[in-house]
Amino acid sequence: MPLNLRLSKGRELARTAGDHASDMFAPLTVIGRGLRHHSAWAKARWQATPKERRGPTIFLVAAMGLGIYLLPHGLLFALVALMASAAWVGRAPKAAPAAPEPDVADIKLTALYAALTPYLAGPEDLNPLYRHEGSYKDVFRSWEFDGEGRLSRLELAYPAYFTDTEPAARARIEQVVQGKAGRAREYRFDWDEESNKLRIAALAPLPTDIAVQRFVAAPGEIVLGFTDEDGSARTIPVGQGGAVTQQPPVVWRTGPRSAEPHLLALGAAGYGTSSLIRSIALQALPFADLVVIDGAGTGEHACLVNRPGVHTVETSLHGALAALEWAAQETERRLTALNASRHAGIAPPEDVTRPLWLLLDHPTELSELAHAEGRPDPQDLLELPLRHGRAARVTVVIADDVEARDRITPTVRATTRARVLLGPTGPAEGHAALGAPLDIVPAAQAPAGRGYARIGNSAPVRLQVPATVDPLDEEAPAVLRDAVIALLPHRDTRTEAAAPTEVPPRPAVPPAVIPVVPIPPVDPSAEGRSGVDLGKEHPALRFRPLA
Ligand SMILES: Nc1ncnc2c1ncn2[C@@H]1O[C@H](COP(=O)(O)OP(=O)(O)OP(=O)(O)O)[C@@H](O)[C@H]1O
Repeated sequence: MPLNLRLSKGRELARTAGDHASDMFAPLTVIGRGLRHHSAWAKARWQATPKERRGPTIFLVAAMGLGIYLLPHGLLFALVALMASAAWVGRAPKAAPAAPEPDVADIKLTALYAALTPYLAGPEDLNPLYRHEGSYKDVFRSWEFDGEGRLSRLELAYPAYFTDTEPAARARIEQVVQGKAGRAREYRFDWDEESNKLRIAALAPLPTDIAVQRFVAAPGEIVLGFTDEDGSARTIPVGQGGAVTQQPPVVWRTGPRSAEPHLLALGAAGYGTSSLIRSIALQALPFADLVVIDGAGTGEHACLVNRPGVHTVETSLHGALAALEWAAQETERRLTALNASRHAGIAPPEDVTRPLWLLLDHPTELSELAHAEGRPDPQDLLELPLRHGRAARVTVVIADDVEARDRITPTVRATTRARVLLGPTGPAEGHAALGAPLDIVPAAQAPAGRGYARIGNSAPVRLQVPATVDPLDEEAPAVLRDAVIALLPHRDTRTEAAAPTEVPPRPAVPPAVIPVVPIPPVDPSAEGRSGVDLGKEHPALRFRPLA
C-alpha cells in the first residue's frame, strides 16, 4: 500500500476515534463543568460568610453530612443528586437572545413628532402637546404602515391655538409630513378644525394604462379621466391592459342644461394639456362639430385636419382670428334662430341645435402675438360664445400652461366653471387654477396626464387623463397611436354612420367664412376600408379673413 494512502487512512482512523472519544466523554465534560461551577459558588459563599458565622456553618454542614451518611443509601443518593445538579448547571449555555429589531414605526413616528414640534409647540403653553422631550404617543391617535414599512395613515391632534384656518400654516405642516413620510406619494390632508385633529392618508396611484377609447357615456358627457372610487358616483367598463375593468370616471356634462358649459385646463409644461384637448375632441366628434385653434403652432392637432365634423384646425393668428370671428357670428346666428323659433312656438332648426365645440390649445401665445401686432386678442372674440354658448349649444375648451394663467382674460376665467389642473403644483397655484383649495399634496413626480379636476362648485378630485397621444408622433408607442387612429372619423364613416338620427346635420358655414380648401368629395372606392387615413396630405381648412 502506498505511503500516502496509509497516512490518509491513519488520519481517518484518528479522526473517528477522536469523534467517538468526544461523544463518550461529553457527559463527563458537562459534569466537570458543573462541579467547577459548584465549587466556585461554594468558595464565593465561604468568602462572603462573616468569620463569626463560619464555625456554625461548618457545624451545620458536618451535621448534614452525618445525617446523609446515617441514612440508608444516603451517600449514594447525595452523590447522584450532586452529579445531576452538576450536569444541569454545566450544560451548554443558551445562546444570548438576539437584540430585538428596531421598530420602524417607532423610529419614523418619533422623527415625525420631532419635526412637527417646532411648528406646533407654543412657547407660552405651560402644558404643550408638542415638546422636545415628549413622546409621539401623546398626540398621534392612530397610524398604519403599509407592507413596505411606509406610513399610509395617521391621525394626530394639534393644539387649539394652531392657525389651522391659514393656508400657509397648513401648507407648512403638510410639507413636513410629506417630507418625513415620502415625497413619492400623494397625501390627502383632512383638517378637522372643530376637534383640532388632522387625518393624513397616502393615496394609491391612479392607473396610467388606460388609453382613449369609446367610453360608456351619454352624448354631451365627456370622460375627462379617471379618479378614486370616492371621487365619482359611478364606474364604467374600461379596456385596460387587455382586460375590461370597472373604473370611476370624472364626467363633465355639457349642453344647454349644464351649469358648467365651458372648461379651462391648465397644466405644467409637458403634463398633457394638448393630449386632454385631443381626448375631448375625439369624444365630442361623434355628436358635435369642432373648431380647433393650436396657439403653440406645434401641429399637435394635425390628425384632426380634414376630418368630418372638424371645421378647421388653425395654427396662425390670422386663421385663429377668422375662425373665432366666425364662431362669434355663428353663436349670434344660433341665438337669433333659437329666439325666433321660441317666439313662433316651433322646434328650432337642426342646424342651430347641433353642438359646436371651440377647442383652444395655448391661446395666450396668440394673445401675445396679437398684442405685438396691434390686432384683436383672440380671447376677446370668445366673449360671446362663452357668455351665450350654453343657450347656443357652443362649448369652449381652453388649455394652457399654468404659468400663463395671468394672461388668461377675466372673462375666460369667470365663465369656465369646469376646471382641470395637470402636473405637480404648489397649494397657491392649485387654489388659483381650480378656484378652491386642494386638500391633496401632489407627489414630487407625477406621470403625464395626472392632476385634479373640479366641476362647478364640487370638491376637487384626482384625475388621470387617458393616454391620447398624437398619432403623427412617431416616438409614441404604436398601440397608443392606434387607439387614437381607431377613434378618428374617416371621411366615409360619417356618411355611413349607423345611427345618424341623434346627430343633427352640420350647420352651413356662413358665406363670409367659406373654406378656401373645400372638404374633398367622398371617394366611393374607399367604402369599407378599415384603415384610417391620417389626412397628412390634405392641408388644414382655412377660413377667409372677414372683410
Ligand atoms: N395621459 C397621458 N398618458 C400618457 N402619456 C401622456 C398623457 N398625456 C400626455 N402624455 C405624453 O406626454 C407628452 C406631452 O404631452 P402633451 O404634448 O399633451 O403635453 P402638453 O402639456 O401639451 O405639453 P406642452 O405644454 O409642452 O405643449 C407626450 O409625449 C404625450 O404623449
